Amino acid sequence: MPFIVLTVFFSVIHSWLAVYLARILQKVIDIALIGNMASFQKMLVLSIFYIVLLSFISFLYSLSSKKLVCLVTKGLRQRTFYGIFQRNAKAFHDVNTADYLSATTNDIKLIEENFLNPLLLVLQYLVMFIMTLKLLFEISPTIMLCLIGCIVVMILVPSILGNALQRRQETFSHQNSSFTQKLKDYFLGYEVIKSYQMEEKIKKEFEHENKRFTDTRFHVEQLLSLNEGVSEILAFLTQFSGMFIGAYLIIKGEITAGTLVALIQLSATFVSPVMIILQNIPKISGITPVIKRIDALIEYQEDLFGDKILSSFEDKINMEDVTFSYKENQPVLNGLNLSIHKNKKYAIVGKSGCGKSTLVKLLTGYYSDYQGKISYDDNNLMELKIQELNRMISTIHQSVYMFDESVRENICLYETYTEEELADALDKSGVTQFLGSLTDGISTLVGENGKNLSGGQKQRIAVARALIRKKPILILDEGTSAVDMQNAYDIEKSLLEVNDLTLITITHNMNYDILSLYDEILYMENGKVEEYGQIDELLSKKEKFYQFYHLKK
Ligand SMILES: Nc1ncnc2c1ncn2[C@@H]1O[C@H](COP(=O)(O)OP(=O)(O)OP(=O)(O)O)[C@@H](O)[C@H]1O
Repeated sequence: MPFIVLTVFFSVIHSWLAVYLARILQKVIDIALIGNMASFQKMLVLSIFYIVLLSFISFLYSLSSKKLVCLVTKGLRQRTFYGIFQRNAKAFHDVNTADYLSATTNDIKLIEENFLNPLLLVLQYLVMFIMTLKLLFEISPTIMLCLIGCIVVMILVPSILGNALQRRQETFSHQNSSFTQKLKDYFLGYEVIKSYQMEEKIKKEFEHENKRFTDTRFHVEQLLSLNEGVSEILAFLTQFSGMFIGAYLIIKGEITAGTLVALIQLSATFVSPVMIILQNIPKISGITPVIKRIDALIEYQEDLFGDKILSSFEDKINMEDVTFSYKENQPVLNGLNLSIHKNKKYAIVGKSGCGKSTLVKLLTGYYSDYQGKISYDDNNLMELKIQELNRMISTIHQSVYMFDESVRENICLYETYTEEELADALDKSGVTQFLGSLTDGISTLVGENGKNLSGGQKQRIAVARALIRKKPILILDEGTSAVDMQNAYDIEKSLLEVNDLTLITITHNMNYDILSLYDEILYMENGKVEEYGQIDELLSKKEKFYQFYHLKK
């Protein structure tokens, strides 16, 4: 706020001083023509002081306006970033991450260049225009009316170009994010591109994308140049009209030479604002689609779930007759029932694609458009605040994201834990076993997305990350798939030994020794839990799980 006030204040003062320069010129010429040396010397001193003051105010205006733009873009970036993280998991994944990157970088740059800077210019020159009108009216109302007539023609140009420019800006913004999306794909797909010799194809595709990107940008620039060119010609014409009418009035003896010079100066401060305003208005109106995009990210409101806070987990999670489909009429879960009791350990098994991960996503509030009922201790999931529910649940996925930090930071995630808590998590997760092989032990930097670690090491760090938080529910979605059999057994065994932990493991690993440690195995098929119980019970039934188990073996 203080910078808005300062910028507006300096803008007004600067414009006022720039316009009143005409009065100084008028006086200097008139004094020179009269031949009064004393007044001339006084005017010289005054003029020098005036110019110094004008330059100083111009500097202050430039400084405060730049600071204002920096603050606004910083705030916008921050609010966009917060808005993105406000999204629930589904809403977040519905949008490509390249769009988020593009919004927080390219789009905000576009807003700076095509909205904030032009808006400040328009404000500054609008003040200049109003001051000039006032002064022109004082000096010669006739010339003022003539100049206003010329301006009406100038105003028609941007109004014709504005809509076309808006459409082209929108296309450019979309092209910008699709280009970023492609680049992201190329860099993330580096390994695949190299091992399948796709470089030539990718280069061609890149050339095509790069051309499309440059062409759409040029489309926008074309219209901006047309707008600038036409406004410039009209501006010269207007200035010349002012000068010739002034000269005509001198011949008729109606004004002095000083007044003519003042009029010439005023026609400049009359035309420049109109030109600047007209050149910038299409830019400002053209940026509307980009502002709307950013606005949609900032203003995201999650209203699908409720606000009720689940402060502890005491009894059980229930799923009653739950049906869910990604595509209409193709249910992935179909009338599913199950109960997860506090501190019990569950293994969810079933063929690939039978809906195990989907079930876990529903449990953690990823999707709200399911039928049936999911409840935590008799609280309907739809009434709960998902952000708070996630304080109760840790989920470890098959692919683990690692920040480019040390092993310790990747486990603690910038929170403080005691050395005992850390040691306990390291032991139970099996991280201790490989810490010695790392150059700096727990302080070793893991590299971008943990590139210095193996898949299994990353998974063990993820387990430590979850364990140290001591949340009452832990979901392991194939969270030990990248570690060898012995290590998977050790990790799962230590998790199974944690008494005050409800464990839900999705696994493809049909190891009898591990599976027999679970309280219940939930076998899924046809979008339902078809069989459940301890491994020996299920095997002795010799039904669906039995067949699945032996097929896997
Ligand atoms: N975001 C999605 N959009 C559309 N379909 C999806 C989506 N996620 C999963 N599916 C489909 O839903 C079905 C169940 O997927 P899910 O990931 O839950 O299976 P899963 O049992 O965990 O499989 P796997 O054992 O291979 O990990 C699959 O047919 C899958 O193609």
